[in-house]
Amino acid sequence: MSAITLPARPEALEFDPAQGALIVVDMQNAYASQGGYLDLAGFDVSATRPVIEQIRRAVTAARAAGMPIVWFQNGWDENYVEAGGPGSPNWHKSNALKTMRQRPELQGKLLAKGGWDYQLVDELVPEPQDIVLPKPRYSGFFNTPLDSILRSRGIRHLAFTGIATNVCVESTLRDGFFLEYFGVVLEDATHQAGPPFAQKAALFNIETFFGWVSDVATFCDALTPAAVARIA
Ligand SMILES: C/C(=C/NC(N)=O)C(=O)O
Repeated sequence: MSAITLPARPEALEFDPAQGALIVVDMQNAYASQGGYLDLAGFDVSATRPVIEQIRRAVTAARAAGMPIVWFQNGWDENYVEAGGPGSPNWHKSNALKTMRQRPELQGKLLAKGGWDYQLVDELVPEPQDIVLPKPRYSGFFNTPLDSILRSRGIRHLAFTGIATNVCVESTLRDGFFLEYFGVVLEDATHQAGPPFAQKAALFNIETFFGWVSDVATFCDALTPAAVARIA
């Protein structure tokens, strides 16, 4: 397959879609649904529905172009052993764990494997050839096989979607930068945890220091020649 050009800020990226991956970060009920963890912890999730639709479009375009798709699910075992105890900064900083300490009736519900909160939203369904990875911390590179999975396929370019832009998306893209991956965020397929300035700041950091920023329509258009070549 041949290279495509993806227009992006601050400059376009060129890569073979087979040596890129679409990364879908934590599109779980916890982050994208009313009644999920972020909502219960007091973050505004009212504008996450359009993000789901944009991710669906990006996934469809990536599949058609032969670009691998990696789905992350953030969370821990139902007893929260993987979350770490008071000796872990995660125990102190995770708003899910803090919310459950404040509201013990939620214990075992937020981000616990096997529960509704942990599940991907109904609208987004991985296919058998996709890669689905659980992750225990904000970065998708930490304590997961992501790096070796990507390296073994010669993948160097990562297009990021998902929630939250300023937490797990940015953490994973930054770690990828240090590991020599080219990371581009599709901005309209992401949403922040916190006020709108958090989205702006994350995108500023990424565009200026760690990677590139594009959008779903541009991504789909750029992949069209690769998709056409696959059916020709
Ligand atoms: C706040 C938060 C964000 N997660 C994410 N998927 O970006 C969390 O997990 O507590």
